[in-house]
Amino acid sequence: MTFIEMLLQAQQRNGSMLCVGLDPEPARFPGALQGDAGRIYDFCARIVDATADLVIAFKPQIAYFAAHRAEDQLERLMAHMRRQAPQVPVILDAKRGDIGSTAEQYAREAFERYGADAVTLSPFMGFDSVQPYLRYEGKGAFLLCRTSNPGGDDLQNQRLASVDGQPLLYEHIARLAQGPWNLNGQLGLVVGATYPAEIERVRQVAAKVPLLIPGVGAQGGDAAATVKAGWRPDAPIVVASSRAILYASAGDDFADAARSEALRTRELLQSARGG
Ligand SMILES: O=c1ccn([C@@H]2O[C@H](COP(=O)(O)O)[C@@H](O)[C@H]2O)c(=O)[nH]1
Repeated sequence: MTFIEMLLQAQQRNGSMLCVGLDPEPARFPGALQGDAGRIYDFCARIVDATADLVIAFKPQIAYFAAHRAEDQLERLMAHMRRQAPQVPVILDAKRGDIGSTAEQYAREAFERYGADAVTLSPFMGFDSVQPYLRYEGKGAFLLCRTSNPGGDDLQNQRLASVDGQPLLYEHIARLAQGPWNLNGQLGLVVGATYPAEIERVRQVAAKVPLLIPGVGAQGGDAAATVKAGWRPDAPIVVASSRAILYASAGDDFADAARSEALRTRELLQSARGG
């Protein structure tokens, strides 16, 4: 099954566009886990178990593991998700981008070492930096397009005088992902929930590709506006929230609190699409 088929199936099965982001920060862990980088796997596995029936995808962010020399725990977590929630696709948030030969190694890391179903990529270095990921049949890749952070303006909102119609850079990336770069049909785009007008613009240019939309929750993005701008029946949106769910409680009830917050967010998103 391809990544997009997995997304559509999980969306249907769990009635959800919500993606739980796995950004473990030991300093914010509750109770007995507090400050213990050796318990990253335990913390994340509890969150996965508490929310697996509520989500369209999980999104571990690799930096939160690598910073604590916890890649082995990420490997265990990937295996845990595969075992406990095989129907839920996993997007490895790595934002890689490098020359082709190095990109081949990053693709191998994401898809072979970690067994991810999709990965996030920076398109800044051009098509040959993306191509090695497309050789993995059925695997997905989300290109950074209009990111959720304020600094995204610095480059992404610049006009490209050399391209037909002089699009903004992010509009051009959306066109490439919808068209000429989408060799395996599994490309998607990252667009921040903090910029719903740009999500709408991206949808005008790239109606068919899946969108990964971080920025609801801790970054204050508008969940309802996001869904209105991005949701299409045939092109899934994956709305990611990390800290608001992971740290919904600082107590031993953290997994229950994460589930309640995930339920609340899922309902908010579902009701914005009208069903
Ligand atoms: O434009 C982007 C691209 C990626 N991210 C990542 O998503 C999560 C957001 O975490 P929250 O706690 O829900 O704010 C984090 O892993 C970022 O690296 C993003 O925020 N914006």
